[in-house]
Amino acid sequence: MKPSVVEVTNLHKAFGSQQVLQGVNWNIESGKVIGLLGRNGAGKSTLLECLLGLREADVGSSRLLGEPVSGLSEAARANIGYVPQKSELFEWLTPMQLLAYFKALYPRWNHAKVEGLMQRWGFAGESAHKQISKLSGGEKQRLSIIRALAHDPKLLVLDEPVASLDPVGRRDFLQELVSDVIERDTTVVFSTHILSDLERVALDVAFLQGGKIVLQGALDELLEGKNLSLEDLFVEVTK
Ligand SMILES: Nc1ncnc2c1ncn2[C@@H]1O[C@H](COP(=O)(O)OP(=O)(O)OP(=O)(O)O)[C@@H](O)[C@H]1O
Repeated sequence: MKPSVVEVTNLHKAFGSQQVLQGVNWNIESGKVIGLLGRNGAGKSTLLECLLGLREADVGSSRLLGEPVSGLSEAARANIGYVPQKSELFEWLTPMQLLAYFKALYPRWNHAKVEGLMQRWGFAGESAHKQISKLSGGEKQRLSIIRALAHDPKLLVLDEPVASLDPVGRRDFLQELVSDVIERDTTVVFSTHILSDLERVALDVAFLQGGKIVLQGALDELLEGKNLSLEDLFVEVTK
């Protein structure tokens, strides 16, 4: 069995009287690409934030790359990439300036990958030098993904990364993820509502429902012999 890159144990989180996470146990093995699914308000963002240590859980623990999230080493931090749902890019910079800024922060920076993605993902010309505040929602999202992939993280966590992307952008994104996983054994967790994308690539899925991960597995195995689509399964599991 491959080592766990994410190990979440008994995670609880409430906002006031609203119990959002109610004992999440979640192990993610190295090299997996997992789509995190759940209804609006199920707690996907909360779970991703808690497991990354960006939001304090009430109870429970999270380990990333074998280390407790409360005391991650610099080396482990440098191996994690995160794209939040609302990206907090430096809106006054241009994409080129933003990437130069982050390049200076990371010991490892894959210049060739960044160049290639900038060319292929619409930043070949003028838009690389436009103020980020003037980019479209999808362009900002693509830039956030490029930034998160640039330091070749071992663990990549993305909160609805494709929500603003057009179908071509979504396909490019998934292809990039899959090739990264195959080439470098990256582990990827991303929340999404776009089920058709998940059906196109052989991914794992995990369902968050009632504050817990209630079902997880390879999509083809979960659907095998059931004559169900992923949408049917989603409706069934999240009832
Ligand atoms: N800072 C906060 N204060 C109070 N309630 C919050 C806060 N953050 C989230 N919540 C509540 O927790 C619940 C889960 O929110 P969360 O954003 O994690 O859900 P989600 O599954 O990511 O939803 P969506 O699919 O709509 O993005 C929601 O009911 C939300 O209103």
